[in-house]
Amino acid sequence: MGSVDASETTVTGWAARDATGHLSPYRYTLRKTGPEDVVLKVKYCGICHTDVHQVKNDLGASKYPMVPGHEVVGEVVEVGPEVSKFRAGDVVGVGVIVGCCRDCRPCKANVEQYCNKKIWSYNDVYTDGKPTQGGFASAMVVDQKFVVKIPAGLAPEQAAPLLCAGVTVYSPLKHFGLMTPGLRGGILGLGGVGHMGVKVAKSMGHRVTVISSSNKKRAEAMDDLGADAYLVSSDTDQMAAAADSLDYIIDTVPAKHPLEPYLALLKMDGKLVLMGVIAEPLSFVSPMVMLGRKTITGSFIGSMDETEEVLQFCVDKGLTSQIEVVKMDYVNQAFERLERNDVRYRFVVDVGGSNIEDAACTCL
Ligand SMILES: NC(=O)C1=CN([C@@H]2O[C@H](COP(=O)(O)OP(=O)(O)OC[C@H]3O[C@@H](n4cnc5c(N)ncnc54)[C@H](OP(=O)(O)O)[C@@H]3O)[C@@H](O)[C@H]2O)C=CC1
Ligand SMILES: O=C/C=C/c1ccc(O)c(O)c1
Ligand SMILES: [Zn+2]
Ligand SMILES: [Zn+2]
Repeated sequence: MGSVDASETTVTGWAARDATGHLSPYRYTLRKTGPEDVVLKVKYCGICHTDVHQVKNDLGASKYPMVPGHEVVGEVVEVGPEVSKFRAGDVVGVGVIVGCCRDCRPCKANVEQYCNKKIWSYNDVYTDGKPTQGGFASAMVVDQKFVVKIPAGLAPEQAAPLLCAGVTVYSPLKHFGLMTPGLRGGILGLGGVGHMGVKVAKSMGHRVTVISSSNKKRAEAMDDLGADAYLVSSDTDQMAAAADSLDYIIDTVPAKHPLEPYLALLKMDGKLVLMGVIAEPLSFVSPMVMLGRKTITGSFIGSMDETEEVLQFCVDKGLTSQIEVVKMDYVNQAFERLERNDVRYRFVVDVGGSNIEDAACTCL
């Protein structure tokens, strides 16, 4: 961490300044540690496609300077006086959400990710009026409710993608009653979220079909990730042969795409679970869902409870994420490669090993 005075700590993050999405060093202050706050020194942070959407203002609501990063693993360096769950030295994780109202129906049901007053870990405003900034930074201050312990047996860099990609696939499988062994699942889009989908679904005993935009990932999907079948979405013969065969599809495509070819793959009562953040309308004709009582639904990350659960699930099942670890000064190339579908399957930035406090900085 950087300089410390009586109240505030100055840190360095890598921020986008505009919708080009280019990240560069940026100095800013963390809030004073509150009674329930945990201060963590960031070790690793994964790069999710949502970070690309956000830095490039794909959703039209981006505020700059923006330090992205919401798959954050760090070491606790300080805790507020009312923090009971953590102490200095613990290895912990932070994901997409750092605040919620604690009073609404989702909050009371412990699905705080659906709180309308949730606070995002970056590109949002905290209760003190300061912008929130994410994990591509030397340190973060986070309320203990939104911090999870990384269990023993999970390497910190391996844990990072579980904090978004991992819980994002685990949560709908659990919520929609899709954990039963023997189910036939489809994973549409084999990227960061999709590859965790294959691994988690296989560990639940499902027969998993990857549906991809190309043949390029076939061997890796079958041999390394353990998928049972592989379809190329543009191959109409393959798609027709697989009609009416899947109980669910986890759709991770991050861009506008037709839904009907995938609805056709579902059995009666099958579910298409939308994950991709797409700011354009998607379309389908109603018989595609009526004739088969199919469901199109969506799901948003997972709760804090589910985040703890998926971490332990991965330890218990011996699951790891497949990652490419890079240093902070490679982050712009990593974002570009992610955008052009050139990563197997998640970049994780070694923030702690990148000496980011020493970088030449612009603006405070
Ligand atoms: N709902 C939620 O809570 C969450 C949502 N997301 C969102 O999910 C989406 C996926 O995230 P992530 O896995 O990190 O992204 P990745 O870029 O890692 O993976 C997306 C995959 O989709 C396929 N794909 C990419 N572009 C296209 C395209 N234009 N048409 C068809 N297929 C395409 C590619 O797989 P292939 O080569 O196999 O075709 C690619 O690997 C993003 O929109 C992200 O914002 C992410 C996390 C949580
Ligand atoms: O990667 C995690 C966040 C996903 C997300 C889902 C939906 C939405 O509108 C977002 O802005 C982000
Ligand atoms: Zn994410
Ligand atoms: Zn709430």
